[in-house]
Amino acid sequence: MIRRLLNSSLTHLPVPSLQPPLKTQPKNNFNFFFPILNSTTHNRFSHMGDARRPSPVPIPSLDKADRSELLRALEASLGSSFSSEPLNPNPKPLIIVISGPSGVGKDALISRLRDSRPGIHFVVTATTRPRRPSETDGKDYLFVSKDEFLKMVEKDELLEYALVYGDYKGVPKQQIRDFMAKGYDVVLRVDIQGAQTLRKVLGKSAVFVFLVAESEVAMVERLVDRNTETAESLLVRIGTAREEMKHVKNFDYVVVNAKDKLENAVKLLESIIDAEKAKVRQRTLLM
Ligand SMILES: Nc1ncnc2c1ncn2[C@@H]1O[C@H](COP(=O)(O)OP(=O)(O)OP(=O)(O)O)[C@@H](O)[C@H]1O
Repeated sequence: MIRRLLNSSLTHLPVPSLQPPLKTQPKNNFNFFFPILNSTTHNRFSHMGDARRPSPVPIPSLDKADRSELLRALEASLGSSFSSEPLNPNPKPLIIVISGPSGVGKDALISRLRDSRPGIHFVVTATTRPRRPSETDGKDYLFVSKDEFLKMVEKDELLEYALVYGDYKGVPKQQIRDFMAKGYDVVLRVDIQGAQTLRKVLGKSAVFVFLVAESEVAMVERLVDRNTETAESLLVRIGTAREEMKHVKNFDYVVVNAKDKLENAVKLLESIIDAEKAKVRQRTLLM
């Protein structure tokens, strides 16, 4: 058994594997002798008596031996070879839900994240809202008719959906499954109503991030400057945003997107994702 143990781990060792006591050891690279002492081998051999104990394994002098020689000697001493398998296996794909009041900068944040993180799939939400000139079908949203949308609802193809400011918006399930199966993290951009529904559906299996402006006035200015709303819809959005701020407690993280500091918000969001990926207990998708 000893021979087998030593043979398996010492096959590449250069010279002195076994016997000579320290005093008679000729001058060479090996100036330490360690018995094989790890707990497994100790237990395995302790009942055998001295005659069958493994012989000491020489560890080469640290200043003279090359690294691979040293590693092989350490392996021999420990009775097992060092594994090159990753010590921290690949983290599980993550679902990140980004939400926040209207005009706070969700699209702007996601657009920056898209540039900096190629391993993320940004779920394309289906909507019945008319396309804005700057938007591309299939990239920004899946623009569908009301009939098409209601068919998706009927077939249970949406993870959540809602009527938002008179238009339907919904998250296609299959898209999430497909990308997570390929190892992608998935980002969902939903309004607060959608985030609440997703929390019920996904529970703790997703990370919920609430994006806010630094102040209410900053948020309103941003909405006004965007120049996409009528006076009426502005009033509705601002009123809703005030109510929505109360839901922050249902989220895992708050990210402040301060005026002209979008880059800081992106960095914070990236840190959140990195921290989540480093968690010992990873979230498991319930869907
Ligand atoms: N940190 C920032 N500083 C200044 N302007 C910003 C910042 N972040 C976003 N904006 C601008 O604010 C406006 C609103 O941003 P965006 O459309 O991303 O908001 P949103 O949360 O996606 O809104 P909605 O929910 O209504 O679609 C845009 O014109 C955007 O360029």
